[in-house]
Amino acid sequence: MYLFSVLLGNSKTRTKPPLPPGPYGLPILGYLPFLKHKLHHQFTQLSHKYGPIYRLWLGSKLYVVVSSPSLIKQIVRDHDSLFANRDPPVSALIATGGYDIVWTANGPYWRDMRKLFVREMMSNTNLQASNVFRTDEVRKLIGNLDTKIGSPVQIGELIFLTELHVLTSLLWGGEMDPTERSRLGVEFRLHISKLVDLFGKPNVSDFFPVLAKFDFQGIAKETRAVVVEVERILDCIIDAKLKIMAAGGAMEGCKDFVGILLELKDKQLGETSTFGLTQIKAILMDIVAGGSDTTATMVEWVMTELMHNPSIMQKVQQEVTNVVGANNVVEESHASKLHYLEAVVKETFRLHPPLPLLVPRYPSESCTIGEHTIPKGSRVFLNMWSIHMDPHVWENPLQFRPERFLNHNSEKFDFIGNNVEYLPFGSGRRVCPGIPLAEKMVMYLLATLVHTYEWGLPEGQTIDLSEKFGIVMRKETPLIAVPYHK
Ligand code: HEM
Repeated sequence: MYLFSVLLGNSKTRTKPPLPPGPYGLPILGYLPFLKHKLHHQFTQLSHKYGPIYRLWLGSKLYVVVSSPSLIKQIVRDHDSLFANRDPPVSALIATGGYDIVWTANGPYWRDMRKLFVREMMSNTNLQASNVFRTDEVRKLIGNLDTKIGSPVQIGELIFLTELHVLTSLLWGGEMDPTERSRLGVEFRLHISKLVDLFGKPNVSDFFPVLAKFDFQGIAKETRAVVVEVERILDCIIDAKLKIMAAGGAMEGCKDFVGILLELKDKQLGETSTFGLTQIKAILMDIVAGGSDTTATMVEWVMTELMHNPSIMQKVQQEVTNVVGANNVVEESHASKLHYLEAVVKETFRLHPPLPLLVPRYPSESCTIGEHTIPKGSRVFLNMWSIHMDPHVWENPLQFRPERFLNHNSEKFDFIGNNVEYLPFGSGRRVCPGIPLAEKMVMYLLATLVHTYEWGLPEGQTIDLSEKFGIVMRKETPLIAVPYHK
């Protein structure tokens, strides 16, 4: 009888593939005490020992780390829907209440909100109409830098504020009083950076959910305090917006997201939930947090690499001058002709992927990947950093060589996740929906910075290329550079 069922392939007698291999840890704590600061480096080293898929027990939770293109393809393509879930850290759950886009599980609410964001904010029509905001903010940045010629400036901070203003103009329109907007922007920056840090901070409550009520590290308390501040700012903005809407004001041709969300307010979503201010604030927080730090970090990394490689900087400057003209101002529309700059940006995204482990996935069912079972409910890290550094995938991966993205390779490695060897924005259903805006802003800002100024380092300083691991991988030390007139 047994032989019969084996021959017929009876599923009841077929054993499941084993769990992935992995290092042993301590009782109860698992591998937690052995985690190091640069998790992406450590995860890559462990993959050399345990293979491209391995497991780690961290506290009471099982983590699976995947670091080969073929296995990642199985996750983000073949089993995309199953892995399109998230398991938000306690801090993200407190901040968003489970009503945002980044951290919400795959379900009708997430799908509706993501669709709304992509259709209303990231459509070609809306992005074209909102070009005016971006131009305005980039010109203001230049106005600001013109007053700082010969003095050190912190590039990431300036770009963060510019991106924040672009995002907030897109979200709630450009009608706010500029002084008030600037003041709120500076405050907002502090709170949003803090939130992003809190989302990425290892938290005992996440590893041992039964201990969450004790909040040993005070992360939940700190998150609640930041959220109060963020909500205060969002309340001011929503109130101002409601007044403008009541007076019949809106930007022609360019919809702002808060207006659209407020129109949805009080509508029934599904059978039980209503779309209200809580949901609106969660989504706004999400977009500002997801869009500002990432863009600023990337522009800072590209400028760092350019200053570290003066011959590449010269080539970029030459290209921008040829396309734009020495005495003209860069426009967003020039970007499509700046192929070398685009290759430089892509190479920087490869060497310094802003989210080295993407955002962890959470399978809704147990699933076989390669020859191993990934159990339902485990957290899955896709270690893109290790693939971007893999000598089997990239020739001399540690070298900064933009040429690898030129010619036909420019299309081969896109941002939308078609090629699993290169995923700076993720792939599949959860791929970053902000790509069209991120791409425009990164190119426009960089072309403007290198076309308008020569850049130097403050006396006695050298370029530091070290990374600081976090959910967004910033530079260990911020880039301080000095702009000079050309
Ligand atoms: C250089 C800039 C950016 C980078 C590198 C980046 C990268 C990413 C990555 C890696 C993910 C996770 C993908 C995955 O899980 O597979 C993501 C998700 C997301 N990003 Fe971006 N992003 C950038 C800019 C933006 C901008 C400008 C916005 C909004 C205006 C945005 C909004 C979002 C949102 C809402 C999600 C969550 C999507 C979901 O879970 O369904 N991002 N981003």
